[in-house]
Formats: sequence, structure tokens, C-alpha cells
Amino acid sequence: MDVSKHYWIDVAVQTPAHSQIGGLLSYRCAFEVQPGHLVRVPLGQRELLGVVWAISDSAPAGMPEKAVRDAAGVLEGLAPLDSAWRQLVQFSAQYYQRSLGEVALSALPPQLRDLSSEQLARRLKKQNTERTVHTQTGPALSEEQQAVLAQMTSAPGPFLLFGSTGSGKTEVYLQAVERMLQADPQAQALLMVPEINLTPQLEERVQARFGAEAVVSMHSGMTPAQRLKGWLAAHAGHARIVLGTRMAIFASMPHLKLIVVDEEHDPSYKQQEGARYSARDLAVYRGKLQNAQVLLASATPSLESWHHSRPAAEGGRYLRLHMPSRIGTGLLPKVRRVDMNHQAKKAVLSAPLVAALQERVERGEQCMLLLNRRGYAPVLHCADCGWKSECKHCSAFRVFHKIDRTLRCHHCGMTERVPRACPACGNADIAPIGRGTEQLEEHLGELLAHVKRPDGTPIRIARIDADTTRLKGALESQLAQVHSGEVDILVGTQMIAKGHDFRRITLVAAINPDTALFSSDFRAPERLFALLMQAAGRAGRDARQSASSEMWVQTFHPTHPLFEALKKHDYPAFAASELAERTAADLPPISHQALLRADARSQDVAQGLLNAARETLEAQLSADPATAELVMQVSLYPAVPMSMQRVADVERAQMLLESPHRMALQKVLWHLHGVLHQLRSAPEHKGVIRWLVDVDPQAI
Ligand SMILES: Nc1ncnc2c1ncn2[C@@H]1O[C@H](COP(=O)(O)OP(=O)(O)OP(=O)(O)O)[C@@H](O)[C@H]1O
Ligand SMILES: [Zn+2]
Repeated sequence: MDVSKHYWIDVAVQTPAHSQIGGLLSYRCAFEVQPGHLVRVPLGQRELLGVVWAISDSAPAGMPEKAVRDAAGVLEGLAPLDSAWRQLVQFSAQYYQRSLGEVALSALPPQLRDLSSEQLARRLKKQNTERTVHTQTGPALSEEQQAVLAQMTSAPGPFLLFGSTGSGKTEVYLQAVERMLQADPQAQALLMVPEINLTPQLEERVQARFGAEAVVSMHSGMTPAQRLKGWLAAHAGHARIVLGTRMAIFASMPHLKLIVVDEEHDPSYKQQEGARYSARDLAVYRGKLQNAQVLLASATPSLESWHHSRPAAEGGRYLRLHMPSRIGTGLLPKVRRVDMNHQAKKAVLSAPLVAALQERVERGEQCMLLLNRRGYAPVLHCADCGWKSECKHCSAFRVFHKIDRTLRCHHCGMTERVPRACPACGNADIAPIGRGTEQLEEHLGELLAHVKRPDGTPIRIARIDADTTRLKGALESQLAQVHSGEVDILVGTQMIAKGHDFRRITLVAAINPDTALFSSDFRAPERLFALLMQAAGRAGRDARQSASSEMWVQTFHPTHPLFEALKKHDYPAFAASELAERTAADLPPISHQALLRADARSQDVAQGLLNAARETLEAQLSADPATAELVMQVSLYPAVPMSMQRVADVERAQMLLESPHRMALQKVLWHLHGVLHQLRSAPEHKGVIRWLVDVDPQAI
């Protein structure tokens, strides 16, 4: 490009979510840049960071040349983001209905925005060194592990690795990485995990295998400086392995050759604000873009991935790989159902479970109890007048936390001291209903107070949930206590069910899993099954004890098919029956869905906008022969209140869109975008606060 004259660039900048600018702004540019370069550009009174998207020799059409402002400068020393990265961002913006600029900028480490070229140069200098990989040899692989790796060399993928808990999936990832690094001296691998709480252990394992220098982490628990450092190392190709949560799918990795998505069924791969992307789905897309191998893995795959990995002859697109056996002679735990209909009324812990816990602790084994509700009790209640601890601002009850005697709303955060007497009638005798982890811990302590460990010391019970892990480092130290054997019984929410390689746990119990059996969300059974299988997978990981390990389920519905399948550890049977139901009801993965949500001061206004949008859209589409077919292909349902209807005084409503054709659904969403902008200024929609689109929503 001739620098003596200027030219024009289109730049992606962060613009407000619903601005119509769409995120690309035009500037005149007098210095040399390429697409993918980071530049500073003026917008109003501010100067913003942007990504150069396109370059042209002529001024933007329809704009007087003088009106185009000058780009301020380029961030020097930083190679442009490559075209695969830009295409990934562009696709995500389009598919998830957000502006390009928003997706592009939120994919970059926040600190980049504040750095001057000089500051950046200093950072780059500090770490501008090749990093060495030292590979330690792993254990000899099992036959199943070998077979899986062999299949990965002979087929392009994407792969779905369906492997039991403890079957050695992580070892497969590590050896796949090792092989890739050997084959290509520059290659990079992306290892994705659902939540930060799974990372510490895996991080150590990966670093131990490849050397700490070669590995960087990317997740939201890191400081801005750490994030920038890791990002720069990946972008420069120095970091060979990126280990991260969903955000890492947007890491700039020019030599990406392998993407692993561990626990691919986990809902936390779906972003729940801004661009509501699915990192798992984007992994498959990115793999295709960059010609990188993609391995999705789980003991309980999402029904989407299970469906995609049906035989190719039936239309499957992923190759399914299977590792049914646990490493060593390790067996999966025996599943025992306790029929709570035959237990003492209101008993939280059944008598046989209490006896089993005692026996295990006395033998020096560890147990784990799962209850998906934190706090002491979900509701406080006055038996005289019927008052309940509702939240003033949400359609939810405030939860009683005994430890600091507060009532806390888990949705808006509103916290108050527990009243001395009923706020409605003055009755001093208000009581908790139901149980949370805090109460379970207390109750267990009372029931087992007399129990001693083999060395004669008293039993130790610990709890891990969002309340006990608020402080930085708290989770790590609590997990370390479990690993070291200081804790005999661990009580917790689903946080403790996933991924941890606890070696001494021999009994896991789900205290009250029934509610999910009758949820209005069609994915609830899938989630419950995955959670229970994961939880069961924490027991008997040490082959010496696996034969006597057990998973207990306390339920009022012991013959429910879900528990029958769980008893047999039979995910394929469960998946087949769920898929049959989904097919009959035309639900995902057979059909595709999107949700349009509106927030407003009143439910009427929220629903009003959605219903008006639907009517206007249908009328517009039908009137034009080019789009009339879309109305037939996509069903738009009437607006309804969301199941959590009110949060922090905001009323929420949603409209479901459904179609067997993904493209048709996408087209309708783009039209809908226009319609909403037309409608927004009408007086009857004045109370609307915002709307948002969720493509492939994870919760209905
Ligand atoms: N080939 C092998 N030889 C010996 N030990 C192995 C082998 N592969 C894995 N292991 C060990 O077996 C245990 C379970 O393996 P790993 O954590 O990889 O399983 P996983 O399938 O990822 O488990 P989960 O899904 O339950 O988290 C680990 O302690 C691991 O070190
Ligand atoms: Zn609230």
C-alpha cells in the first residue's frame, strides 16, 4: 500500500448493544495497516481500540470525504489477528445476533484497551521468547485409549469421545497433544474445561506433562494483567497449550491444530449474557476454519452431540469413539435407590444411608453428599398468618442463611437480617421450611457426632458451595483438605460433583434429586442424569476400593426410568428414550430454537413488544413473495412470562421461535432485528428496558 497517500479502513469497535451502527466504522488512515491490526480510532470525544476489518482505496460510499475522521494510530509490535480469527468472530456475531464490534472487542483481553504502544512494546519485550516444551512421558495407555488415539489419526473428525468417568479421557487429551506437538513444531492446542473450579488440578497435570512455560490459562478468575500476558503468548504462538473456559474459544492461536472440549455437555459452555454463544459449537466451527482436529468428550454427552454422532449412514457428522471401562480394574459404583416413601416422614437422611455413612467413616473412607440448594433453608415461614420470606423485587423466596442470620435473595442479592418476629403478624415463632446445604451439614454433624475415625479422632464434615468459596483461594484449600483425607464427609452443591479426581471417596449420595424430574424445562432430565452420572463417577476412583463403592439416590420415585438407566450406568439407553421423546415433540436437537426476551417495568409491556414484533414480522414476511416461505418454516409462539418472571423489579417475558431449518430461523431473526428497531419508538412500547436474542437457548 502506498503510504504517501491515505486510504480508508473499516474498523470493528465496541458499540452499545443495540446501536444500529453494527460495529464497523469507517476511518481515513495515513499509516500502514492490514486487516486484523489493532488501531486506535476516535468516536465522539473518546478514543477507542478497534480491529481493522477491511481496507479500501476509495472513500466509503454515501459519506462526504471530509466527514470521515482519521484513525489515530496502530498498536505497534502486534501481529494482525489472522483471517480465521476474524471469520470466527464474524460468524459468531451473525449467528448469535450481536454486533461484530461487540464480539470482536469482548474476545480481546480488556487490558489491551488501556495500553499505549510504548507500554505494549515493554510487555512484548519481556515475554518475547520462544517457550520450550518438555514432554514427560505419560503412563502406558490402556487398549481403549490406544484405540481412540488410533482412530483420531485415521479420520478427520470432529470426534465425540464417549468415555466413562475415570476411563482416562484426560490422558487421551494429553497424549493427543503430545503427538500433535511432535508432528508439528509450531502447533498449538486448545483444551477447554467448563468451570474454573475444575482447572487447578488439570492445570497442574498439564504443566507437569509439558512444562509450565508451554501452558497458559484463560478464564475469568484471572487478573487483567495475567489475562493479557496469556493472550499475548498465545497470539505470538509461544504458548503451545491454552487451557481455558468458554472464553478461550476466541483466543488468538495462529497455529491451532487441536481443540479438546472436556465435559462437552456442560451448560457453562453457553455464555449467558452479551453474545450468547456456545463455545462447544464454536469449537466445531473453528476446527473446520483452521483445519484443527476437534475432540468433544463426556461420560454423558449432550443429546445434541450424541445425535450428531449417530452413524454416518443415518446422517451423523461426528465420529463417536468409545471408552467404556474404568482404568485398572476399577468398576463403576453400584447404584442404590432409597425409597423415601418408606422412611420416617420429613427425614432428610434415610436411616440406611446414615448407617452406611457411619460405617464408611469408621473404616477410614470418604463420603460425599449432594444437595442442589445452598443456604440453610429455601424459605422462612410463619405458620400463623402464612407469611413467607418472599423477595420484594423478584418472583422468588429469599433463602435463610443461618450462619449470619440473613435472608438473601439468590437472584438480586437483596440481603436483610432475619426478622425477630413475623413481619406480617408479629408471631415470634417463624420457622424454616425445606433444607439447604448449610442445614444438611449441621444435621449430619448432630446425627454422626459420636462417630470416630479409625485413629479415634472425631469425624470431620466439610461443606463446599458458592457460600463457602466466595474468597479467593478458598475452593482450592477446601479441595486440598478433601484430597489429603482431612475430611470424612463432604457436603455440597453440584460444584463438587464434577471432574475432581478424589481418590478416597467410596460413597456418593444424592439427597433430594426429585425436583428435576418434573421441571417444565425439557432439558432438566438430561441435566439430572449427567449430574448423577458425574457424581457417581467421583466414587471408587481408586481401583482398590471401586468394588465396594456406591452411589445412593434418595427418591420418592425409585422406579422412574431415569433412575433405572442410572442404575445400569446406561447412558445410551437414557439418550435413546430422551431422543425419542424429543423427536415426538419436535424439540432440539431435532428442531432448532431461539428465544426473544423482553425486559420491562410491567409484564404487559414486555409481552406487548414481543407480540407486536411477532405480528408485524409475520405480516411483513408474508407480504413479500421472497420471504413468504419463512412464515411456514418458522413457528413463532405467543409471548409468555419467563419462569423467573421478575428479577430486581424488572418484569421478563419471552417468545419462542422454532424451526426444523437452521437457516430459516437465522433469516427470521435478522428480520426480527429490524422490526424491533421499528417498534421500539412507538409510545405503547415505552416501558421496554431491553430485549435480547438467545440462539440455541439452554434453558426455556
Ligand atoms: N493408561 C493409564 N494408566 C494408568 N493410569 C491411568 C491411565 N490413564 C489414566 N490413568 C489415571 O486414571 C485416573 C482417571 O483418569 P482421568 O482423570 O484421565 O479420567 P477421566 O475419564 O478424565 O475422568 P472423569 O471424566 O471422571 O473426570 C487418573 O488418576 C489418571 O492418572
Ligand atoms: Zn430478589
